Amino acid sequence: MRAELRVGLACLTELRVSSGAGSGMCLLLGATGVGKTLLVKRLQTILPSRDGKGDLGDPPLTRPTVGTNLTDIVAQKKITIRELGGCMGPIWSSYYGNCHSLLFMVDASNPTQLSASCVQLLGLLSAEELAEASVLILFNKIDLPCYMTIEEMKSLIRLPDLIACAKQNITTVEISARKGTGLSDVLRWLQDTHRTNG
Ligand SMILES: Nc1nc2c(ncn2[C@@H]2O[C@H](COP(=O)(O)OP(=O)(O)OP(=O)(O)O)[C@@H](O)[C@H]2O)c(=O)[nH]1
Ligand SMILES: [Mg+2]
Repeated sequence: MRAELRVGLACLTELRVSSGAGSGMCLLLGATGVGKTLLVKRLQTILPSRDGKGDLGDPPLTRPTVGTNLTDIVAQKKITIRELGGCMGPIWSSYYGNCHSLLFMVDASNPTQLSASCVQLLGLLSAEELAEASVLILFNKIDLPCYMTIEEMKSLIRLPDLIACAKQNITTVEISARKGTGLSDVLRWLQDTHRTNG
């Protein structure tokens, strides 16, 4: 076996072993570049009371997440957010266990990615291990212009039907991790969900 392949497999094994890290676990998933890392960085810095209205300043630089990022958010209680890079899609399912909530992010400025995101979402909603998880679908990058409205995108992927049929409790929110819009709603959802759940 080639050395690089051995190292790669060792990393995957280690990631799988560390995947069941206690209660209060929230999984953050979505395609590459939708804005997951920036969201986590922003959540760490905003105060719940700011209501997303203050100037958050220039967004910090992010790099594609190759692997997983664990971040603790202390909002009344500790919630651990595990972001998995979009490029980790083939092994996302290794992390479904022990997850109390799921943040699924969609790039609202990029309708061409929508069908791929919809397929990912359907896979998540049908996973047995995620049947009990509360789900928040985040339409991110609403600060950018787009030829399609979010209502049109929801309708295109038949989101109302998905929500009606899914086992999970599903909520949606429109945000801009860049500008800070809607981030207080995300924090509030995390607090409410993990108050009863984790
Ligand atoms: N305009 C705008 N840009 C954003 C927003 N959120 C994230 N970005 C930018 O989108 C790019 C990708 O963001 P990341 O947070 O690295 O994306 P990611 O989902 O973590 O990507 P992977 O780790 O590769 O899966 C960065 O340049 C961000 O600054 C947003 O709300 N508005
Ligand atoms: Mg990332």
